[in-house]
Amino acid sequence: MKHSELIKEALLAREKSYSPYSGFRVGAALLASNGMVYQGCNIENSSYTPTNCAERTAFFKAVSEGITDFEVIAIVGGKKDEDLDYCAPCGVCRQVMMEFCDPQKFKIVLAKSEDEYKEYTLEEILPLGFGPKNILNDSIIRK
Ligand SMILES: O=c1ccn([C@H]2C[C@H](O)[C@@H](CO)O2)c(=O)[nH]1
Ligand SMILES: [Zn+2]
Repeated sequence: MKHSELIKEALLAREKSYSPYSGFRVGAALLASNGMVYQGCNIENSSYTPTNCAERTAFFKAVSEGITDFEVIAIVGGKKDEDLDYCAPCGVCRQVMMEFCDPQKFKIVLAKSEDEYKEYTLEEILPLGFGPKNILNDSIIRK
């Protein structure tokens, strides 16, 4: 799948953003290894702390459907539809990515539009990351 197609899905996901408090609308589209795409938007809350980012919404939708192998996530965010800036995932979302993705292989695409984007590996945006490999023995099979 082309980055432009995944960005288009992230832009569609952004339209669902529930963000009455910040007005900062974020959309993500997560491509799984089986070809499925999981969209996510940020979901805010009047009590603020329960807020969920777009990236984690996409991951948790997929994992809750039994999907745990991923290739790339596209992210778009900003207050104004016509003037999006690059929106990098927060630390909590980077840590969730670390749980399921190979930091040297998984890609994060930050986009302003379908043809204006920057691409990183998870390792680039989360150096020295802590993950399952630090805890699980080889003998434990992660399901
Ligand atoms: O990468 C990001 C950064 C922020 N947000 C959300 C959280 C909150 O709803 C709003 C402002 O932080 O944007 C995301 O969903 N993803
Ligand atoms: Zn986040």
